[in-house]
Amino acid sequence: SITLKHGAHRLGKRTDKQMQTWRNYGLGQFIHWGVYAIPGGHWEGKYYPGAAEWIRSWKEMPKEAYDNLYKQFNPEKFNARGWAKQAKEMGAKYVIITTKHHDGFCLWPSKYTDYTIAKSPYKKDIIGQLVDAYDAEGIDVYLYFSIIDWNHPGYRSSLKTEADRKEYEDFKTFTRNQLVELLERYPSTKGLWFDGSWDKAWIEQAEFADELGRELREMIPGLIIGSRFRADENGNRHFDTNGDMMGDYEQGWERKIPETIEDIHGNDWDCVMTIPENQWGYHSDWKGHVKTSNELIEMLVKSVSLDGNFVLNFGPDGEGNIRPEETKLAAEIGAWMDVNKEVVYGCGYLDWKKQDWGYYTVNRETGKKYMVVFNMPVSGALRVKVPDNTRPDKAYLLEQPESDITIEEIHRNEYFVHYKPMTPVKKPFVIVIETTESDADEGHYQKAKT
Ligand SMILES: C[C@@H]1N[C@@H](C(=O)NCc2ccccc2)[C@H](O)[C@@H]1O
Repeated sequence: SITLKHGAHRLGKRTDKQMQTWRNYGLGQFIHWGVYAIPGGHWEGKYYPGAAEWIRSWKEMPKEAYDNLYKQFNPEKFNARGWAKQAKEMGAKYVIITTKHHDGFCLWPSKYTDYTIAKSPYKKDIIGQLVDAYDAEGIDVYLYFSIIDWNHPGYRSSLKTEADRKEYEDFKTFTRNQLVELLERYPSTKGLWFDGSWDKAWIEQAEFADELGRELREMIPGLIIGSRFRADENGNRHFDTNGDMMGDYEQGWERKIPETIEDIHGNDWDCVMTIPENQWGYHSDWKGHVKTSNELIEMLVKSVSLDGNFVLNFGPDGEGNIRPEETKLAAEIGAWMDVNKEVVYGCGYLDWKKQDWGYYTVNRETGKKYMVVFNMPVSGALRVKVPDNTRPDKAYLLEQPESDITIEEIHRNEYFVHYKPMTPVKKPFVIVIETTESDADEGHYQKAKT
């Protein structure tokens, strides 16, 4: 590997308490809210086919019209306590809230621009209310911040002229000032979730961004910042020139989930996920497939089974309501979590061979092993392959600890866990499997000599 001044500053996972807490969250909530919720994916009767929070970039949206929408922003139904309560009931352990999206509108009364909530009819600090409400529910707060800022005069996606560079210096100072301001105003913040950092102009700022990250981490010791924040001096993002991840966890899994444990390269990671295909901000007319709670629960469990966190996005409307579809899904996920949360919280990857019926998770403290079943085989026989010197002794339903499920040895290190549900299975369910580490006697199952 080569020497880098602005590459990864740490190899391997962070082992401090704050990061261990992050690693054990399992489930998070993303909130995308801003003036884009007012048009909600439509303008003058026309339907916007893109992501609602990008509507300003739509050729049919006059920029001046969009940039004056904040003068109508007055979400009378906004109730931060209600949002935080719903997130608690869903089982979210942390929340990531958009402070400023690509359009540059600030949901907090920033003193570095007039394009903020303070200048809207609503006036009050939305970020402050949300931080207090989620803190009160015991849900850790992380702040989303977009480097892209279409409202700031100094913002550039690329630096072509000396004039660009001069303007961009003001933008860099403004960006730094806003981030320092956010951490000063909301010191209970546990981390920053950066977005909009793919522009060439920002990628050239390796030294500035590295120094800014250092300054922010000094303000809040243990602050957690992901891999999407900065590039190294060769323009490499997420992973530096040596292939080492920059930041505390990988932020590449946007609307996608790794397939195997090899895909995560030993790093912490989060998957941020939309309920429709690709809408983060409020769009009044979702098109295409809207994910069911079974799908979302599978994504959550798959993420945990591969040592990641799953962060589900909510896009409140222009009045401050969380839409009925999201409320229903939050309740269905919460009902499942009420019964099964122990397979998520504090759990991670178990190095047993993945089977078709679903996913294994293991509690990192206790070693308790879970089979989370999504696909019941017609035989009722759930195949389990164990490592050498491991013998499964007992299996029972998490929901009915007195249930004694038969385990049949079928090959060396291979078993069937026989389970025939009494009633039709409608939701994923969990079998706890207990093992003994033993020197397996070959018994009936000898490896063939070939
Ligand atoms: C978390 C999401 N990230 C923002 C985003 O723009 N993502 C990736 C993307 C980048 C370039 C064109 C389309 C989409 C979305 O607007 C959400 O905030």
